[in-house]
Amino acid sequence: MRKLKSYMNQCSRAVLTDSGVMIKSQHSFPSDELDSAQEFNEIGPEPNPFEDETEEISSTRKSFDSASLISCVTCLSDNSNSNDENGEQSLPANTLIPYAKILYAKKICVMNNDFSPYRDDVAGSSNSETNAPGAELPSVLVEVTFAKPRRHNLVPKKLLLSFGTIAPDDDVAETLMQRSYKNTKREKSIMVIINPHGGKGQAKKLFVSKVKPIFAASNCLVEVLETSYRGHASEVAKTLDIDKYDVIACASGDGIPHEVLNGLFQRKDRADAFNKLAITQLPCGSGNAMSLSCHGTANPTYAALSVVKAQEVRIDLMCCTQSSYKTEHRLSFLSQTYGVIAESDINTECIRWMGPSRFELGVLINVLQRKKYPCDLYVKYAAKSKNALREHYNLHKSKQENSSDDSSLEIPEQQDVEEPDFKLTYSLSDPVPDDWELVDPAITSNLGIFYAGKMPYVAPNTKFFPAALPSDGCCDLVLTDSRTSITRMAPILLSLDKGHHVLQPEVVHSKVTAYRLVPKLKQSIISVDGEMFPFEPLQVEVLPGLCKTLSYNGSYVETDFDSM
Ligand SMILES: Nc1ncnc2c1ncn2[C@@H]1O[C@H](COP(=O)(O)OP(=O)(O)OP(=O)(O)O)[C@@H](O)[C@H]1O
Repeated sequence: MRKLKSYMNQCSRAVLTDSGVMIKSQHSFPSDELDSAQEFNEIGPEPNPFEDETEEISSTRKSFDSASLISCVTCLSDNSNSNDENGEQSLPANTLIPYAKILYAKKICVMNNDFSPYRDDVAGSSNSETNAPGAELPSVLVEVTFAKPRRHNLVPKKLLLSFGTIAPDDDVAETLMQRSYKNTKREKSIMVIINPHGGKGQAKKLFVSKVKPIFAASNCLVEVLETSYRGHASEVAKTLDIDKYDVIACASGDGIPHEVLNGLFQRKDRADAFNKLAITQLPCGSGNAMSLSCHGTANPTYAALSVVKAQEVRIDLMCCTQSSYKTEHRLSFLSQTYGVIAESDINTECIRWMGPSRFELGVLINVLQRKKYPCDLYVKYAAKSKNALREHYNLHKSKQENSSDDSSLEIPEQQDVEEPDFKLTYSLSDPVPDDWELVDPAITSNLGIFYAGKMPYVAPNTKFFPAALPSDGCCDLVLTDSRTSITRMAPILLSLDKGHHVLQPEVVHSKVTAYRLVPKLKQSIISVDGEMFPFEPLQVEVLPGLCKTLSYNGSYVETDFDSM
């Protein structure tokens, strides 16, 4: 009872606004009112599960994270002076909790405006002083749980709020939930696949301490599986009961989403699987490109909020064919690379302890050595020149914005895929089709970087594909010539964080729907989604809109390519 009283004493008056819940003022309950409130408390407040949370683990979040997800930074800053008795900071008047941050709302009880208990059975009775006719309408006490910024992370926090009502049966908690989950399903059923070796072996700890509390506070149904061997996630995806889940969340690097997609791809009911499930990443690995590109963050707490709140979006996948696995094509969601980038990614495994900077070091060494990676490259262009690419980008970007702007739809409809959507148009065993072009051999015989990608961020602060779009039916192709002088290559590499490298005249940047890469070295590396693939000719074809993922704004994170 003491706990209940102290909890109820933290109650604030609040109102719903267009963008969130506005705290109006604190209210203290006299203890006798609390005693009677208890009588009407059908769903009494549970002990706050977040009171005891003290653990903080160092964060990997980059500066742009907060800008992307905190829609009301000042109003939820940690600088408030008022402390409640749990040592938690209470929220001052005029604080706005944006709907984007509200995880859950639950009605506790209905009370009169003087906080005496509201009685339905006496309302309207002329004998009742408490609920006399014409008296003001009652307030509803609602327990609101929201994601509160604490240091570099988000933690769930519960508040007890009283809302004035427009009618005794006004369901404020339900209105609040509807506004907080406007474009997405609430209380999702999530299968979490953890790679315990992901990143620096921190994936499980990150999931338990950072992500799980946010999922729990959002009333998500969560099932957890840890991988025990390479390929395990793929096996799980091949057989899991798709009806049980809305989301597969990979607490890992990019390797587990790659496996999950390929496991689903091998199912007989793959169209149903890709229509039912959204595949997403909780950034717990060393390569977290999917989370950076879709959730706009490498911080697991912000990604968890995005998984709970983000809308489903269809993305294209790329289908790879090589002679080693001719009939069993493999899906790629992120990238394929040969040359400098591939060698830097795979050959620096031995310095994994360095974290993401191991990759940058590898690129630098290879570029300084001016290593070349000759090949033949045949391409089916969607936009060959930089001008054509910009036109393509603007067209598809505005199409996508128009479709996601349709606010009449509570959850925007997604086009389902069918079995024929998985079929390839081109075969590696056929001659190169007539409408494909051979890329200038002057470049390909001196190739430095070959990088084809579908998501804008490949690593933190590395916006390698700033013009990538979720479902424009293309992948972006970036090529460099190893003969480019070091004085020109240095600024190109230094502008990877802004994505300006693609504007440089020395960098080839195109949109393609398919390509065939025929390496001319005896030994080197082809890497697909960060995994080593057979070193042999590779043919790739984009399969439009095959997969559903979660993205907080219904697209990839903003890259500002339009204004470059
Ligand atoms: N239990 C396991 N034991 C060994 N390997 C595993 C296990 N679980 C997953 N793997 C493999 O580990 C690889 C890397 O996984 P993941 O992408 O999650 O981590 P990462 O830290 O980002 O690694 P990378 O830097 O290689 O991308 C995947 O290819 C996956 O098949």
